[in-house]
Amino acid sequence: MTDFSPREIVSELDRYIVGQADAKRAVAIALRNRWRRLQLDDKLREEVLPKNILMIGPTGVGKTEISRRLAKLAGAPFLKVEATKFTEVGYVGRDVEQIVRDLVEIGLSLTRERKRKDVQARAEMSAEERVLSALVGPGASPATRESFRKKLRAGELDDKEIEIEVQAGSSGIPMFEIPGMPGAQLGAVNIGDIFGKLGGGRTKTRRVTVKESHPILVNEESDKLLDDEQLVIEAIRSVEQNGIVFLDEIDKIAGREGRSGADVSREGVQRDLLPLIEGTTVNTKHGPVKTDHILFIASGAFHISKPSDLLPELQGRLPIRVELKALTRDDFRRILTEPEASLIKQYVALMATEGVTLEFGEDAIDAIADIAVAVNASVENIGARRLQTVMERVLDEVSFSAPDRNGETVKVDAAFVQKYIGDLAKNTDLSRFIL
Ligand SMILES: Nc1ncnc2c1ncn2[C@@H]1O[C@H](COP(=O)(O)OP(=O)(O)OP(=O)(O)O)[C@@H](O)[C@H]1O
Repeated sequence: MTDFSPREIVSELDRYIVGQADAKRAVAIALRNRWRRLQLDDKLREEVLPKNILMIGPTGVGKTEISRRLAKLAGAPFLKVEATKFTEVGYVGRDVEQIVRDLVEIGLSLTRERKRKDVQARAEMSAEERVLSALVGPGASPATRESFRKKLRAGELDDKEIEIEVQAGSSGIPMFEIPGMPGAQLGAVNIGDIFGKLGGGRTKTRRVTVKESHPILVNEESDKLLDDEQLVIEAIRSVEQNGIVFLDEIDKIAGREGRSGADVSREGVQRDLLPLIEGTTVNTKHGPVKTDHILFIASGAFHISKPSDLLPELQGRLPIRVELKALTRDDFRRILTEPEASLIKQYVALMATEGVTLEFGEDAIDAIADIAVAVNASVENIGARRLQTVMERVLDEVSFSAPDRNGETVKVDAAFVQKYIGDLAKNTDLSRFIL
């Protein structure tokens, strides 16, 4: 949980996402409200429910990206699901609860990562002992061990191969989930745990270099130091208090009963989602999880349906509406250059690994943005995702030949962009396949 103010949250998001000020503002307030809620006394705290958000806007304009970055900033478990997934054949009402189960798994790995850091120093020491035992064998004298320790710490043994005994992953017993009976997986997992414990956990021998062994052994040693029960408790708490679920394509399940069969099933999905958003308790294999305070961010283009086509109860649960605008040519220019890991920065860094220096002129950026706008208009508007296909095409030749061009500087200007893409962009039929 972060104690950033809304203004600080927005400026953090600005580092990665161009424009969309309203959406950034809305999520910043939502995050701050969680912090505020935690400052309240217990009684009042239970009363304060999150104000969920409905993001309305075309595809590829940053809806998911804003939500994902927000979650990262808050260290919150985050899950993206397509609402339409639940309209597929074979769908059973309670499948929506899987959302919460998946979120718990994500919460668990986040919490484990965080807690591993707490025990890192001790884990590093134990890992070092294990590497030394693998290097010198159990019978070696203390003096030999110490001299190897010195070399090890100096990095002199990094490339030496050793054999280490590692946990063979899960207990080896597959988990079954009986379709339509999500609770049924409980039994299988418990049996797995029992066998795992009886057998004392299976191990296998792996041959790795000293360097490769480091993260493996440190993770294993930290896991030994972690208290599993405490881990689960904290993970569930973080899901309940901080979890964020991004429900994409909610517009595709908008529609009310009384029309065709498809509408009925869409309404059914809304009805199934409703309890999750209103607050219910879902049984997971790690224990019950309350969904009352999970933040839901629903999103959709709403080209055909309108938010008012959603069930009234669902509309009421998504009180904050923000509209994201289609991206302009100027936005594309900024997306190419400004964000922390913008596409151009990524390509420059990737080519640098081959010793090739990429230099982008302003005119090249203009040309790429122009092409992205033109292809979005003539083929299909996929928003900023178009920049990726265009950039890949522009740099295809350099990417391929880079290993033979060590030491070269490649200047990418408007003429360069035209050369590799000019005709393609003009031909709508061709760009349908390539761009
Ligand atoms: N405003 C923006 N600033 C920077 N990058 C952006 C912006 N909008 C989109 N992108 C980039 O485009 C890609 C797609 O964006 P995103 O996943 O957020 O789309 P979306 O609006 O959620 O669409 P959909 O509903 O189809 O998933 C991402 O890689 C993202 O980084």
